[in-house]
Amino acid sequence: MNYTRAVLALGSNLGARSDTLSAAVADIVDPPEVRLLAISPIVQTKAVGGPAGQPDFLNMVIAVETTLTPTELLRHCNAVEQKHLRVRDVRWGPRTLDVDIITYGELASSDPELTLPHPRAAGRAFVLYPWSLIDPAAELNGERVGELAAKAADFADIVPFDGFENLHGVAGAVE
Ligand SMILES: Nc1ncnc2c1ncn2[C@@H]1O[C@H](COP(=O)(O)OP(=O)(O)OP(=O)(O)O)[C@@H](O)[C@H]1O
Ligand SMILES: Nc1nc2c(c(=O)[nH]1)N=C(CO)CN2
Repeated sequence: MNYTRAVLALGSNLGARSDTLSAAVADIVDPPEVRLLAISPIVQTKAVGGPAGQPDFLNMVIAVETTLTPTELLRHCNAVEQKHLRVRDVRWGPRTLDVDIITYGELASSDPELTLPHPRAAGRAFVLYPWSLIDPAAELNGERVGELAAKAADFADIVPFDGFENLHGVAGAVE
């Protein structure tokens, strides 16, 4: 079996964010076709783009190896989003779970259904920074992801997530 290494970015800014991310990682690597290689710490980040006043995100990155094709992997990630009640309405709006494919091996694709590497990853510290923690040697557009992270506008707003989910003030949480 030929396994391809893929990097996936997860984000959540509604509901029990850290529980959702943990459950989503388990769901992503549940089928035998997807094996977990590395898992980043969770970071808390300010929402980039979208409506003003959104709750902060929790973001993380995982590396997997998979026998799924790129399209199959996208469908699988979409199914995991659906399971966690992802609702798509406002572009870049709040969501319980977002799973993006950042890289799939060395594949480059400009297909709008699946653009690889992810077209906005190189400017997003909320993706690049956690990625750099699990793979410091990784490069995007010929540059180390940690260096790209430090140059990204949202880098200064990233804080570690201490694991305690304070649900007060997180939209969708039971008060
Ligand atoms: N690398 C990729 N990973 C995930 N989805 C992708 C990718 N490239 C293209 N897409 C397409 O993007 C569409 C919109 O995705 P989605 O609604 O998750 O966007 P978003 O997460 O709000 O914004 P962004 O794409 O900026 O992260 C999906 O239906 C998918 O087909
Ligand atoms: N901080 C942060 N901002 C975002 C995020 C995200 O995951 N984290 N995802 C987006 C669309 O994918 C748009 N903006």
